[in-house]
Amino acid sequence: MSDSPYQKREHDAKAEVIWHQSHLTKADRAKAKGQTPKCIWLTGLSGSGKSTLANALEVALTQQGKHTYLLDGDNVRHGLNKNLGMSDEDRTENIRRVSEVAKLMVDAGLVVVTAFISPFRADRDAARELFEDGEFVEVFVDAPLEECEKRDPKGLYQKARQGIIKEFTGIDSPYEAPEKPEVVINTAENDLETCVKQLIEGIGV
Ligand SMILES: Nc1ncnc2c1ncn2[C@@H]1O[C@H](COP(=O)(O)OS(=O)(=O)O)[C@@H](OP(=O)(O)O)[C@H]1O
Ligand SMILES: Nc1ncnc2c1ncn2[C@@H]1O[C@H](COP(=O)(O)OP(=O)(O)O)[C@@H](O)[C@H]1O
Repeated sequence: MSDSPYQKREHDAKAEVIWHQSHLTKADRAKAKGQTPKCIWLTGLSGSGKSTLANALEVALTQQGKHTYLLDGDNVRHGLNKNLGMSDEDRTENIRRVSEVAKLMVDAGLVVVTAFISPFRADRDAARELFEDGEFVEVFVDAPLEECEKRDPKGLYQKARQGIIKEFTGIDSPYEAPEKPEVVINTAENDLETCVKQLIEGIGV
């Protein structure tokens, strides 16, 4: 299989770009912040509750004095990834870039919370590979498609059913549920308050 344009540029650049070792390490930065950096990776269908939970989690962590940052799919797609669509290839590139950004933020000593559908298992596994053991915490925000479609907070499922939006996750684009996530939050069975509590307990930050 031939290289994608992204892979080709990566190969071209690699030959002449040399890694510079910084004077401070991740451990130094983490110590200065008094915390253990982590990447809390939320994955789930559109409308499953990723953004709602990620925001609540970030507020709770900040109240505990943690230094955090939230990376959310909708927002990142307005800036860094605004040239990407919803094809399988673009979703893979979206997750690749976001996971590299999350890695930089973890290197900066932050507790990073990400909220992306991240539908492909291989892409989430590749993201995990960027981190040290225990740094990457995969959270499956679990709600059945019927429930997400009933919620339809942005009216997107309705548009997908009408054929106005193509390649919509769960309708005409696949979602591969995690097989061994560190945490599962069932947002159809539990109310928001319970889910936030379970999430905070589950991630062990
Ligand atoms: N075709 C299609 N399928 C799924 N979602 C769509 C689509 N088109 C637009 N949207 C909106 O984009 C948000 C998903 O972006 P992500 O970056 O999280 O997607 S992915 O991880 O690359 O699959 C997603 O946000 P959430 O609803 O918060 O999940 C939608 O608001
Ligand atoms: N237990 C729950 N946890 C999270 N969201 C919930 C829960 N119960 C109902 N909701 C609602 O479901 C919707 C989820 O939307 P959102 O957080 O934008 O999902 P996503 O980011 O996965 O697309 C919101 O309207 C939220 O109020």
